[in-house]
Amino acid sequence: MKEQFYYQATHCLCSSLSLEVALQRYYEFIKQHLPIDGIFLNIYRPEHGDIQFLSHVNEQQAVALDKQVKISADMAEVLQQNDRPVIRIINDIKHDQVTHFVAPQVIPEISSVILLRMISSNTHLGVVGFYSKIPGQFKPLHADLIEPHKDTLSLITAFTLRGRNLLKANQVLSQENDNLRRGVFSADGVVGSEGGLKKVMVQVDAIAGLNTSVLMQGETGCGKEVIANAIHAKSNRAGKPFIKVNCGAIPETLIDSELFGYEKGAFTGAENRKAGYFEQANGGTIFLDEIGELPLSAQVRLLRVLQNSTITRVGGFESVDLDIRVIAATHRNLQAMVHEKTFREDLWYRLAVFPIDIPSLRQRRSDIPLLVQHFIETLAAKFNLEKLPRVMPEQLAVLNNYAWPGNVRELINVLERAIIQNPSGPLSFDLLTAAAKEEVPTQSGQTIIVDPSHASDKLVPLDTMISKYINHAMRITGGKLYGPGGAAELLDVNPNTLKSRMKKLGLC
Ligand SMILES: Nc1ncnc2c1ncn2[C@@H]1O[C@H](COP(=O)(O)OP(=O)(O)OP(=O)(O)O)[C@@H](O)[C@H]1O
Repeated sequence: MKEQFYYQATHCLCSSLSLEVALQRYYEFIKQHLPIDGIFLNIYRPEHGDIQFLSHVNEQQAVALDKQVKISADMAEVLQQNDRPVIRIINDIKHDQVTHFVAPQVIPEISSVILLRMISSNTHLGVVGFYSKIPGQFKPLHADLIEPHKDTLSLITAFTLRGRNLLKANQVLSQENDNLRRGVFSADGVVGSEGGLKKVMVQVDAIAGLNTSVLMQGETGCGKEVIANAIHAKSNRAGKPFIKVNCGAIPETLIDSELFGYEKGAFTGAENRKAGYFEQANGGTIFLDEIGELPLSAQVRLLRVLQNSTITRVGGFESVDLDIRVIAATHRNLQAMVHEKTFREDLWYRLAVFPIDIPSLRQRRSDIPLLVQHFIETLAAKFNLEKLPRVMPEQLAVLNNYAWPGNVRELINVLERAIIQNPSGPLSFDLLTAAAKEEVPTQSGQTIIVDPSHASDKLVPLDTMISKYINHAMRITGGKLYGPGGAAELLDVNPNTLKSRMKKLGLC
């Protein structure tokens, strides 16, 4: 188990030349095993008397930082002690002088952290922090799990630093790095670009070079973010920041400070100025995912920013000029929301300058074989399989006939489950057959599955049917219950009601 964990974590860390992308994949994996809200990485620079933060990833962002925090001589002395433990749990950062002073200047919400020291050529390079917003979150078993990653983390950090230093000195390398960064947001990663997404890709090519706002519409999991990445990769902003913001995941009270940043002293706890997502995206692209979830009050302020191309940080007076490309996405019918007056018409006009409709997977079934092949290869690498598991033609037909309400994301989940069940193959998807009986479109335009076969002559108990249906929703959403695209939303019930119903039915 530990070996498998180590392998998968290393695989994530080595999956990209970009430290941020690698760390983000690492975070996505690690958070399934550790109660963390984010990871940061910093280096100690004795020659400057500071600690430089290089990266920060959390649920909303994966950003390269260039933030220096000056430290006192006392603190420097602590850092220079080479006999300090390689890994430390700090369950209340107030108890650690250096961490308490340094970390909140960059990550104000940090409360507890596991610090993993990176050592290169026998010198203290810096630390990777696995943090939580809640105090007292970490146990020794968490530290045991991540301790073995120190060498890989040290190595990729050392390479990143070497890369950054060389870049400063060499224009040619700078160009090369830009190209590598472009590769991270590669348009080549769009499976189906010559098939069911051809029309979409023609639109992407037409719009990429312009600064026009783009509105992507399509069902949950159909690839809106993948297409946003492709637009960024093909634009002249490639190599500049691409900041993804999940508008539905930000609590209403934090929207302004998260989007527009804040000044020191703007509110209790604002000990330092913080750049919001818009400022972080300056020069590049901001991807406003789930834009339909933005409350009306925030829509007004967003409109103002888009019209003026400036932001004012919370608690500030000075306006900051921005040069940003906006890509918004939604699985909702925004036009219908405009009619219902839950989405501002003026904002809709501002965003929908160039709408792109991403077809659902069932509207481009011809892409299924290619997608299956692509994800089997990815998953085989993830699970370290020597041979790719096969899919027999009749099982491919099962995939072709299924309705895919959760689109490509659901296809990935189905393939992953089949591979876990039988890693050597051939893969079976028979469980989908029962569900693929009838498709019923809902008001939101999504499709749900109803299997009426149980209602023929012998009825099943209602609770059994409800359990089956909830399980189906959880499968579609990859286990996500809360928030946009979660099971509660698909079933149109309050998430807490659904959770307690699941408990009652023994589903969780
Ligand atoms: N054409 C594609 N080629 C390769 N991978 C894809 C493609 N479309 C979707 N995926 C993969 O499917 C998953 C879901 O895609 P993505 O996050 O882009 O969907 P989305 O429409 O933005 O979802 P949501 O509405 O939930 O935000 C991702 O893992 C993505 O990499």
